[in-house]
Amino acid sequence: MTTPHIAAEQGAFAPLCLLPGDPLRAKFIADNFLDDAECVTSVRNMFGFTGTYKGKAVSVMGTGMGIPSCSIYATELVRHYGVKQLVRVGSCGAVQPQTNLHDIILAQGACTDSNVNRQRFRGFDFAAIADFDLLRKLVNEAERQAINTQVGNVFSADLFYQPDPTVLETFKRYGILGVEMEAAGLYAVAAEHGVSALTVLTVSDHIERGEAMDAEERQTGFSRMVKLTLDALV
Ligand SMILES: O=P(O)(O)O[C@H]1O[C@H](CO)[C@@H](O)[C@H]1O
Ligand SMILES: O=c1cc[nH]c(=O)[nH]1
Repeated sequence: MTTPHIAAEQGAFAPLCLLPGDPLRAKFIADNFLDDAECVTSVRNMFGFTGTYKGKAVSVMGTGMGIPSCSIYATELVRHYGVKQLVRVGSCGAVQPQTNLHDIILAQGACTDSNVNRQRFRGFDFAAIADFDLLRKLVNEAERQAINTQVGNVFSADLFYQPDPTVLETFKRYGILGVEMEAAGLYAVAAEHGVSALTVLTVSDHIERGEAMDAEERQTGFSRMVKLTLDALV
């Protein structure tokens, strides 16, 4: 049985699924990091692939942008395809002055201006946190490979184009490391279904300084994050 948004055979996904926002990043990851990768779904051009990394099955699938889109794919992957580890590999805008382009952020927690988690959680504020075991594995592997990471809170925004730029001052004061658009929703989907989730982010731009990666830099920077994630979790 397929789902409204994923047309794959039962058993087509591995228990570990990497989740970039961009479906073409999913293809890039499948082409460059997985052996014997096969495209298992392409509904709406939201590509999903399964292959192996160091002999172990791994899947990768795009989620689209924003919590609603990401939540659809994460929910269907868990409910219908048995995915147990949802690991977002995304990009974010940096908030803190000491953070630079290419830095890797591990989203220990995710604040949000989205209302979706309140809808799930009876109107209460849900503390959207990463799975500790996945987080610990990333931290340990990064230390082993001497890759610097920043671990802490991110902000999952509904709006990419913030109408009130002064919100950045609040983010800065509260120690938010990066702004992206999915982690808080992904963590709540995982909690609802009793599976594990983590968000690993590469800093693609610095919001205050107006710096941004060019196309080639994006690919190189994301590759470092993807390799680290796969080495840590496979
Ligand atoms: O690069 P991805 O994973 O898509 O992540 C970030 O980029 C998109 C916005 O450009 C949002 O999805 C945001 O979370
Ligand atoms: O969601 C995002 C992604 C990159 N940079 C941002 O400012 N926001």
